[in-house]
Amino acid sequence: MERDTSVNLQHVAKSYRTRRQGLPIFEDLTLDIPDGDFLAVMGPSGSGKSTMLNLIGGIDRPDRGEIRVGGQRIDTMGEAALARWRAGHVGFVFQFYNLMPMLTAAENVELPLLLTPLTRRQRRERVATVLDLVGLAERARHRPGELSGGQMQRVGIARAIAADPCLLLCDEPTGDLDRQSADDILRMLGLLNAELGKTIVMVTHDEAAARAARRVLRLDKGRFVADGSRFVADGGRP
Ligand SMILES: Nc1ncnc2c1ncn2[C@@H]1O[C@H](COP(=O)(O)OP(=O)(O)OP(=O)(O)O)[C@@H](O)[C@H]1O
Repeated sequence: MERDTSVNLQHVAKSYRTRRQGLPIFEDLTLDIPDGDFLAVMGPSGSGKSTMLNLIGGIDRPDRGEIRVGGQRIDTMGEAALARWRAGHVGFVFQFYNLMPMLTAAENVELPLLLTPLTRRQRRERVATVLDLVGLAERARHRPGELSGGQMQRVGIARAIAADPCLLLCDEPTGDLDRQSADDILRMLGLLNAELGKTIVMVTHDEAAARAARRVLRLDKGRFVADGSRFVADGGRP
């Protein structure tokens, strides 16, 4: 798999159609995230943070503009190609974990691997490896209801990295956790970035979480406002 995971949004426009009218979220959003970055995106509720993650991850499509990951246009891919691309390139981590309650930790982690060509045996090996990586080897057979929030989020991270994606998109990954568990999760994301070279985009409301990132951008009303050490987004330049 190619390792260039730079993310590039060029003049992206996105609006949602409500019953009566369009709701514009972005009118002209441009953003460069270099390969290997750990970017935190902050901003008020409704400013478009999750929408931005969904666009980068190929869950949603822009109305206009171009989105490239690793130099590859994803906004023009067909549905099937996009689903294959997502399965191999992107891991998602959610605020409320999005684990299947009836499945064990190991089965939850195995789920995204069902979309890959790995054999059953390879899948099992991969699951054991990533559960070990997040320190949950002993909990492989536990269901989410038998785990703490921090442990559930570690399962969420194991699931996100199971297919060895180069890009991790995290939507408020510590939003449901106490400080100690949040710090554990942030340390883990930091290691995935520093040691395994994952490019990470993390949406957060938590200033402490944002400090774990290499840089911070703030979205407000669909535009980036200057912040952080390396300000490269020019979509909101005044
Ligand atoms: N599928 C959708 N259909 C219609 N409107 C939507 C849809 N998804 C999001 N929106 C609207 O788009 C705006 C931006 O939503 P988004 O979830 O991206 O914001 P956010 O910055 O992540 O907010 P929060 O911090 O509260 O999660 C909101 O006004 C939301 O109601």
